[in-house]
Amino acid sequence: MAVSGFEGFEKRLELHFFGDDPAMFPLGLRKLDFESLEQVLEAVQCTVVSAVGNSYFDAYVLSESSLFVYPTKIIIKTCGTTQLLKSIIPLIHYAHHLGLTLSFCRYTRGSFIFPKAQPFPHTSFKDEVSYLQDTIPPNLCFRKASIMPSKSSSHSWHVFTATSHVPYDHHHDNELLFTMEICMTELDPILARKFFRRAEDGKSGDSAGKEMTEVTGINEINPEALICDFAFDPCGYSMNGMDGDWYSTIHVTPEDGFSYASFECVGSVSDNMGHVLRKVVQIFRPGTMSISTTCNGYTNDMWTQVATAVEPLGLKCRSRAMDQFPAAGSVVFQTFSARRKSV
Ligand SMILES: C[S@+](CC[C@H](N)C(=O)[O-])C[C@H]1O[C@@H](n2cnc3c(N)ncnc32)[C@H](O)[C@@H]1O
Repeated sequence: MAVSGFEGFEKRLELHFFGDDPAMFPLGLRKLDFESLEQVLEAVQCTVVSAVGNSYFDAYVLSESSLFVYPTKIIIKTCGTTQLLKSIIPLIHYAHHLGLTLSFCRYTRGSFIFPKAQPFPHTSFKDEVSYLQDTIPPNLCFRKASIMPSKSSSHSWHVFTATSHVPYDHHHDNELLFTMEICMTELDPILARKFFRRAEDGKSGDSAGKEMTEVTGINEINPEALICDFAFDPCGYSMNGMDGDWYSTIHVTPEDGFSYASFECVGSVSDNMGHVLRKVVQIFRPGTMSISTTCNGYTNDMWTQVATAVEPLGLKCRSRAMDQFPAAGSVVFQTFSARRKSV
């Protein structure tokens, strides 16, 4: 297995649970002790490097990306050659001991830069879906797997969802929320240099991370957010942001030849997502960018809002696709590349 660089593209898993009596479990999954979390992460093959919490959730920076733990929801995002799906069995097991049962599962990822370096079950989307089908309990019976295409075969969006409850029309929810997952490659090399540390800088990963957050303008994306950041040695950066019960997260692999950065956040459809998108583009100036928005309802102007924000910054929309997933809602997948490039 020849590995030529670090795989920045993350795998992302979101699991929701329910308890018979939610009032009895106000902390729910947040009561999981650190040893149990470490065992889950050992199965995935990554470790915790930093952690913060607020009254809504706990956010962990991992050696390979991030983990968010809410009372009845867990989100794990890991890159490199981690085996993310191996976390499902131990998580179901530990949640069961807290009186919680799995009710929803969503797995997403982009297209790996080094697919041949991935271990089972991440060897192909077919293998991942078979593993998910065999691993998640039968009560999650509404299932769907799909690869959302783009014009370029090297950029597609892989989605699997499974839910135990009958899908319903989310328009009845009070607020339309979206999750935005952005994957960027071919970062501007001058901007990417800001994610390298100086040799023997004498700083800790936390203090070097804080400096990168400020120097790059990442702290201006959401000035309200509490940021937990970490700089790897000699390069690489991860951060988690907390703003009430909304998270955001950024991970950067700045090495030339396989540079990659991701940005993910939750937001309300009624908020202006333009500021966030413009800041993200300005921080990384990517050659190619994919933006996937998952919304608990249908918003027909989602892709126009996204394109209107990023196109004036020199990116051109090359493709867009939309699909519906049980209980996850509608997913819009758009790809952009710098106007100077032809794709
Ligand atoms: C963990 S970070 C960010 C992860 C994120 N998914 C990404 O790749 O964009 C990955 C970057 O940190 C660097 N790095 C340095 N030490 C590392 C370590 N011990 N574990 C993981 N990555 C490390 C990698 O070379 C890479 O540039």
